Amino acid sequence: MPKASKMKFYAVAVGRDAPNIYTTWDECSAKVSRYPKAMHQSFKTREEAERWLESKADVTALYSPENLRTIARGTQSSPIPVDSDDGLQRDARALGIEPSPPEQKVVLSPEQSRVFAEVKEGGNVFFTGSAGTGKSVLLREIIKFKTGRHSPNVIAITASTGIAAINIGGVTLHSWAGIKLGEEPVDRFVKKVRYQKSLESLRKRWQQVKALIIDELSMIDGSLFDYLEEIARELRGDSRPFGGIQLVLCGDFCQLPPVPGRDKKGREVPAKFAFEARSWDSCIGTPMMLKKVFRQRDQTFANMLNEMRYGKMQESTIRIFKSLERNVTYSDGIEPTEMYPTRREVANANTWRLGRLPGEPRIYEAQDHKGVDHKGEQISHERMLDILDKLVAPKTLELKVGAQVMLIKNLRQGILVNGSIGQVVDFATPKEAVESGTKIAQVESDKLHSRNGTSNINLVTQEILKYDWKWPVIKFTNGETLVVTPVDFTVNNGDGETLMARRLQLPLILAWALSVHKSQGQTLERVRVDLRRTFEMGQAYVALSRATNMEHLQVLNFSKEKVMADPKVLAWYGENVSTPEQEFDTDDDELSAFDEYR
Ligand SMILES: Nc1ncnc2c1ncn2[C@@H]1O[C@H](COP(=O)(O)OP(=O)(O)OP(=O)(O)O)[C@@H](O)[C@H]1O
Repeated sequence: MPKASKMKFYAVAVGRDAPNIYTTWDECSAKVSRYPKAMHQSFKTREEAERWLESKADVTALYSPENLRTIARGTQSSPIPVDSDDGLQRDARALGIEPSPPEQKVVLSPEQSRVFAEVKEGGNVFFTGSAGTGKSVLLREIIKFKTGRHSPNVIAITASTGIAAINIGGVTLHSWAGIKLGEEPVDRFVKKVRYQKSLESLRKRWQQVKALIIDELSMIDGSLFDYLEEIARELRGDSRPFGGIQLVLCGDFCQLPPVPGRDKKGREVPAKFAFEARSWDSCIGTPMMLKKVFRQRDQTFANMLNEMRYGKMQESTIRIFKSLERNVTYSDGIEPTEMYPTRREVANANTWRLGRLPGEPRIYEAQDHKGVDHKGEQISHERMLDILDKLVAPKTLELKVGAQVMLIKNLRQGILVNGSIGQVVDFATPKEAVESGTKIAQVESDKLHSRNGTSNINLVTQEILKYDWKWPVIKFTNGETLVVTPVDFTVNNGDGETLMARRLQLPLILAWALSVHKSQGQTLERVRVDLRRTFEMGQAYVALSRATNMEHLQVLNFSKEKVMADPKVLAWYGENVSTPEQEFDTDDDELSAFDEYR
């Protein structure tokens, strides 16, 4: 019998016969090995193990048939289980579900590889480039590399906004840094984190972190950058810039700017860009520029967008943009997505379009689950709703046959990605899908979210196959037709390890209209933009640069003034990076790397 002091308690939250506690690793391992998305942890005492299991109770119940049924409830009849496991496996094959379909491999271009090498060397890096130059693709590769080599708690994966953070499996910079609104003076914040027992994990986070990754840097305020830089030096007792943390920053200052602050009287305080921070020069050397545009293969269009980005448009460019006012029609009935500056306009436009379609809507109600906060305490219901409200996946999704939708997850099959547009053509049970030869959409595993490299796909699909619930059948613009079933969307705590909240919902949103904010980082095949609406600085560029080609882009009310870039940004790029002309100096190697990928 092992000595009490050495005894360990293995809690299994997700696994065979879970939840349960075991006292040997062999027993635990038998329950979790090869179990999809198994979740387990060892503890010194049984009490700790039990507490941990309690904290996980909500999130582990996520895949229960009851949850899936509630999502599908809408206007559906009660579920009818299919007969046997054999039938299940046969159906899975017919629906195109492979146990682990291959993930797409990315071949980095030479300039992306140069940035990657610099990060690998341990240097502080800010890489930038116009829309569609593969910044997000590169950042994902960097994250895979970093988290593969170091334990996740020493790599901070963050972004300026919730949506951007979720795209890279991270958290917002504010949340990671534990600074709430960031209004407390540095010395007071540092003192608190140093001496308050309840903030021990935050202190460790700051002290142990080796690399800080920030995506969509353009929306980070320069004062916030300085604030965090000082905190890092103080809390780590290291006088080097940012307390010696390796910085990996990414973004395009010509896209969305930081949100202006408010002073005590509620007056707007103009925001500073990150490059205007006092500490910027000491932290970041020469920015690394990605020049090869992947999103637009048509060089003329890529050049026009770049002129727009720099606010230096030739007459011929303006003429061509104005000529895009014409109507574009598509034979498959799927319309271009119209970009709006505000969420309210988007909601109005989508609701109006859905209302005009005949037939009863089917309602898919998300199943939300509370996780724990950074202290390990369960969060409140209100907090959960507040957090999940920032997700792209809606709480309630109303669909009808004919509704235009956008996929908001990448598919493992690699044929369709986050941003792919389609139309609801039917609602079908898995059985009906098998009979009609329609495959089920399999989303990419949430490796970035779960960090433990396991796949979450089988649990959901296995449950779904057992019951005759109806799910939407979507015909996408590339001609592919798939049944789309629920997947989970997770929000992690600042430590990047514990789950704060999670939502089970279909990876779809209505997509006749989309906000510029939500479209940031996305590639869209058919786009319509009416510039008469109030587009703030950077928004028009973000909106237009989502399009892959001019044939599928309609621009209404184009005028030079509407698309002007911020003069401070232009001056900074002029001094620090390169001229627009130099940006198109791509070499053949880069093109062949791209072709190889295709
Ligand atoms: N090395 C590569 N090979 C092939 N395609 C690539 C590569 N890098 C990026 N792409 C493709 O280019 C498109 C744009 O990439 P990505 O979204 O990463 O650009 P971005 O610079 O982050 O754009 P934005 O600033 O608009 O968010 C995507 O369709 C992506 O798959």
